[in-house]
Amino acid sequence: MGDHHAELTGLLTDWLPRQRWFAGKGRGAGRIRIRRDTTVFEPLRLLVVDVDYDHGPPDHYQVPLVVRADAPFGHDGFLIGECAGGLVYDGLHDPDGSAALLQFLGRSARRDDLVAEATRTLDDLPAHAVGAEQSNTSIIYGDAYILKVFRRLWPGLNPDLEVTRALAEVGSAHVAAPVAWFSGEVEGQPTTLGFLQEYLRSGTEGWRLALASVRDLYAEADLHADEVGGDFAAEAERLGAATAEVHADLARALPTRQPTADALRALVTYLHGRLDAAVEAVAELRPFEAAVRKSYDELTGAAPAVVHPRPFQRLHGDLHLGQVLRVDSGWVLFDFEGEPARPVAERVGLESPLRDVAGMLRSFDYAARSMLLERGDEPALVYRAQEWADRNREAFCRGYGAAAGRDPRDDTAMLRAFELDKAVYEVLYEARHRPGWIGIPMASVEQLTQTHPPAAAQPPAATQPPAATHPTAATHPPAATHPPAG
Ligand SMILES: Nc1ncnc2c1ncn2[C@@H]1O[C@H](COP(=O)(O)OP(=O)(O)O)[C@@H](O)[C@H]1O
Ligand SMILES: O=P(O)(O)O[C@H]1O[C@H](CO)[C@@H](O[C@H]2O[C@H](CO)[C@@H](O)[C@H](O)[C@H]2O)[C@H](O)[C@H]1O
Repeated sequence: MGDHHAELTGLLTDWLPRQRWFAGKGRGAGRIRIRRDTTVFEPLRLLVVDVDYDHGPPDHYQVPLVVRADAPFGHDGFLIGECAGGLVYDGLHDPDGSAALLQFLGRSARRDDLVAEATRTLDDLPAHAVGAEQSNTSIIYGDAYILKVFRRLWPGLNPDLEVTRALAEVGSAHVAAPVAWFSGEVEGQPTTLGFLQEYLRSGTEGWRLALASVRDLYAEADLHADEVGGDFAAEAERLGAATAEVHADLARALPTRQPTADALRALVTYLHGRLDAAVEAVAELRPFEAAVRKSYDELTGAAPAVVHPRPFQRLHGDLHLGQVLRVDSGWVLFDFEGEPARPVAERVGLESPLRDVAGMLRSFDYAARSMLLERGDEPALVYRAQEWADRNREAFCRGYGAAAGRDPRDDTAMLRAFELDKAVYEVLYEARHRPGWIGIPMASVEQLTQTHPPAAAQPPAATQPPAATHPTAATHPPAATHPPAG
C-alpha cells in the first residue's frame, strides 16, 4: 500500500480542498494523511483522511472511493485522478460504489470495526446524487431512500442521527423515518459515517417555496405582501408551529435544564468568543462590534427566569429554509447536525430553543434579500424585500407562539442576541464560501444594531399580547408608515 497511498495522498491534496464540504478554508495549507483504507464491499473502499495544520487539531474526512482499470462513459465529473492502480473515482458518485454501500447497509454487515444497522430489508435500487454538494454528500436510491454520507467526521454519535432517531421514537410527524446507518472507529470512538432515511419524494424545500413567493411579490409592483397570490405567511405560520412541536418533542425525548445565572454568563462569554473569531477574520464587522457586544451583555442584567423563561434543551442547531421540506401533510425538518463548523461537543449541548427561532427568522431575511442580489437594490424593491421578510417573520413567531404557549417575540433581548450571533456566523460563512452574498448578513448586523438599541429584558408574559405589540420579529416599522416608492 505504501507507494499506492503516497500517490493517493498526492491526488487528494489537490482534490480535497476543492470540495464544497471541505471545512479547512481559512486554516492555511493542510497536510493530508490517510488514516484508514478499508474495502467495505467490493469495489468500494472507505478512506478516512486526516488533514494536519500548523495550528490546532487535525480534521478528519471520509472519502469513499472506487479505483477502476478503465473509464466508464460519462464518468469524468467524479474523477479524483489517476494512479498506478487505475482511475480513482469518488465512490459515492460511482454507480458500483453507491450500490455496494446500499448492500452493506441492507445486510447490516460488518467489516472490521465498520458496522451497518438497518431497521428493515432494503431494496436494491439505482442511485443518483442530490443536485448540489453541501456540507456532506447525499445520494438518493430510487425514490425510496436518501443516504447522507458525513464528510467531515467528529468522533462519536452524529447529532443528526441521534436527534432524528429520538424524534421518530416519540412519533414526531416532522421528521423523515430513519432507515439505516453505519459507523466506524475514529480516534478510538465508534463514529457515525452515514445515515439512510426515507426519501420524501413529494417534498419541496422551504427555500424554493419562499423564493417563489418573493418573486411573485417583486413581479406585482402595485401589491403588498398580503395581496399577492404567492403569499407565504400561512406557510410561515405553520412552519413556526412545526418548529415548536419539534422542540416540545425534543424536550420530551432528551434532557432539558433550567438555565441558571452561571449558564447565562457562560452563554454570553461564548457569544463574545464567536464574535472575536468573526471580527478577526472579517474586518467589515469591526464598526458594529461594540453594539453587538452591548446586546450580548444585556443578557446577564436580569434573573434567568426573566431573561430566558424557557428550559435549555437539544435543538436543530442550524435551522433555515433550506432545512425544511413541505410535504402533503405539513412541514418536515431535516439535517439536525447543527452548524457544520462548530465542534460537535458544543452542538450536542443543551441550548435555548430561541437559537433555532432566530435561525429561521434570519432565513426569511435571506430569502428576501437574495432576490435583491439578482434584481438590484432600487429603493422600491428594498422596501418590498423588507415587507416580505417582516410579514413572514411575524407569521413564523405567531405560529411558534401559539404552539409553544409563549411567543418568541416576548423574549426580546435573547432573540436579538441569537439573531445577531447567527448573522455574525453567516458573515463568516459567506466570507469563506459565497463572498458575493456577504452583504445579506452584513445588512442585518447593521440593522439589528441600529434599529433596536438594547432594551431591558421583559418579564415572562402570562398571556400573549396582540401581535402588533411584539417588538422584535419585524426588522422595520410597519408597512403603513412606509408606502413603497413607485
Ligand atoms: N428525507 C428527505 N427526503 C427528500 N429530500 C431530502 C430528505 N432529506 C434531505 N433532503 C434533501 O437533500 C439535501 C441535502 O440534505 P442535507 O441534510 O441538508 O445535507 P447537508 O448536510 O449536506 O447540508 C437537502 O437540500 C434536501 O433538499
Ligand atoms: O445547509 P448547511 O447545513 O450546509 O448550512 C450552511 O450552509 C447554508 C447555505 O447553504 C447556510 O445558510 C445561509 O444561507 C441560506 C440560503 O442559502 C439561508 O436560508 C440561511 O438562513 C443562511 O444562514 C448556513 O448558515 C450554513 O450553516
